[in-house]
Amino acid sequence: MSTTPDPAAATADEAETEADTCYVGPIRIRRDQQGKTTDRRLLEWIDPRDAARRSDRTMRDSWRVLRIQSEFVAGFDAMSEVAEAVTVFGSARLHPESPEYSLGVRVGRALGEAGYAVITGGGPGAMEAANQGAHQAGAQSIGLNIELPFEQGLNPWVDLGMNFRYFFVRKTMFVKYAQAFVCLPGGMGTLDELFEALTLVQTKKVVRFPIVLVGSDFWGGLLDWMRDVLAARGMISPEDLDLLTVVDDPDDVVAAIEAATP
Ligand SMILES: C/C(=C\CNc1ncnc2c1ncn2[C@@H]1O[C@H](COP(=O)(O)O)[C@@H](O)[C@H]1O)CO
Repeated sequence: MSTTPDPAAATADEAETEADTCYVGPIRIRRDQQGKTTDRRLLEWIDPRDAARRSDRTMRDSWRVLRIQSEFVAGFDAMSEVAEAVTVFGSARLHPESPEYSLGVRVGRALGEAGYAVITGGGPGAMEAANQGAHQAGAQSIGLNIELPFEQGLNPWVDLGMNFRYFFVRKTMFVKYAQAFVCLPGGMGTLDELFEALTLVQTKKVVRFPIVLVGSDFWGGLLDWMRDVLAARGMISPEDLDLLTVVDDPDDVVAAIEAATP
């Protein structure tokens, strides 16, 4: 049996590889990677029994560190001039006609009028609402967007915006440049952001950091569960509940933040 490579077969292989490949600028992307976000490629499970893919992953991840580093640098640069600021989280799915959306606009406006820049995830729904309020108040309206599997621009009320590829880099910016978090009603993303903030405060990674939940009808059930289940079963301390302030009025959002400001 001949061991000489068959040139025709090699050409066919190359053709197949090229067909499976596209280029974005200088970056070559296999077709099966297209539509995958950077975060997804970072977190993707590789079968540890596949030695070739494991070694490929090692090489890619080493270079990835430089991209992560550059995203931190770009974020720090973009945010370096931000003065007093509050990060507002909330549902990406709020309809502009909904009462929660108009509450979000009023919260953004109240924060802006009180002199705070407003930082959001830069997307639609509650983020857009808070950015709108801040912009209309003449305050700095900041949107820190995230690369998603579908195309999404920054909402039109963002004055200073940035698109992040890595969730954890973006999350660092939300905390680092804000002195408080405000949560409007929201789903998984909002709950993730809320509980990350709570964990940072509980473990004293950040101090004097008020977390304000807007909408007692929306958040009341969660607080009841935290008290009746988490605290009652010793999973959190009863004092941990004091880390959260629930309000309904946008002016009370500002008051809660100011009460915690030294
Ligand atoms: C699902 C839709 C849009 C998604 N676009 C987002 N853009 C920016 N930031 C987002 C987006 N989705 C979630 N986030 C972050 O999580 C929070 C909202 O998540 P929830 O699950 O909707 O509560 C928000 O604070 C963002 O930081 C619809 O078009």
